[in-house]
Amino acid sequence: MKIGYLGPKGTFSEEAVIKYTQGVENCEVVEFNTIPEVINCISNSLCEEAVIPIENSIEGSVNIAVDMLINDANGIMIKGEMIIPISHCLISDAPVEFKDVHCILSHQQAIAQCREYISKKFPNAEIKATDSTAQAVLGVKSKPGVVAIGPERAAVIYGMRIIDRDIQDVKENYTRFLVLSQKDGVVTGKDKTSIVFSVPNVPGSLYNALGVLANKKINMTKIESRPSRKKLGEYVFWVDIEGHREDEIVKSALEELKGRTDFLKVLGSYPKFK
Ligand SMILES: O=C(O)C(=O)C[C@]1(C(=O)O)C=C[C@@H](O)C=C1
Repeated sequence: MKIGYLGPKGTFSEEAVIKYTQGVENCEVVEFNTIPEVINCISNSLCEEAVIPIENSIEGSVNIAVDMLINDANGIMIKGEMIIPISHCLISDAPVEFKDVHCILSHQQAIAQCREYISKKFPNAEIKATDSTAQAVLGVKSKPGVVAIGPERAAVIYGMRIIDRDIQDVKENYTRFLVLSQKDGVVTGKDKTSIVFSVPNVPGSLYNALGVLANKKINMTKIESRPSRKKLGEYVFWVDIEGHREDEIVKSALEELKGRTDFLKVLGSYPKFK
């Protein structure tokens, strides 16, 4: 089985994929350069599964991943989730003094997670976004005064120096990853289901939709709105609930929700991360 992830080697996504494939035999991991390419590897049948970052405890959603799953990723289902701790390092090729740093490279999620640190220590540095943190670490090679923000593992893999550690704005920092496939997970009894829907633009319609979950005592673990992309001020809601879409109670809630929404898509049911 082939599993796609955001490469190159040394990304946090690779850490997630290593954790996911521990003890799984006959799997091959395949690197892609961008998050959209990782998601598309399922629809292109290049891989059977893919691991993507979806949400971070400091910065919130990885919008490109959320939006693609809502709008573009037909036939792709969520079959798993996992959460890993994220510790960012400041990385350079050669020893460098903070005052000589003029450029910082990293993935935009990592930059956002270290915003206060960057503005305190490097108020005048240029900030350049890369497709991944490991890409940023590769980008500092032979570039005096250019530093990367990324995982310790990437610094070790590419033989770079760690200048500072644990530089994220909140020490306890976690990112949730999703496992995508053409099929979602089987019923385990400890599942979650992700759905997206839109409601008519009339008073009480969101309340009405969420009322279905409240009446059936289905616990909601997340709600997020994203622009519908059709009209300013129109939104699509991503909701995670406890239970599997094949559980009777969830099945009947989804049926009822259909009648109270303009559009409803089930993104998948999968075991809750412990
Ligand atoms: O660039 C990486 O190392 C990634 O795996 C991407 C990513 C993300 O997009 O959220 C993963 C975890 C961290 O939150 C920072 C970056």
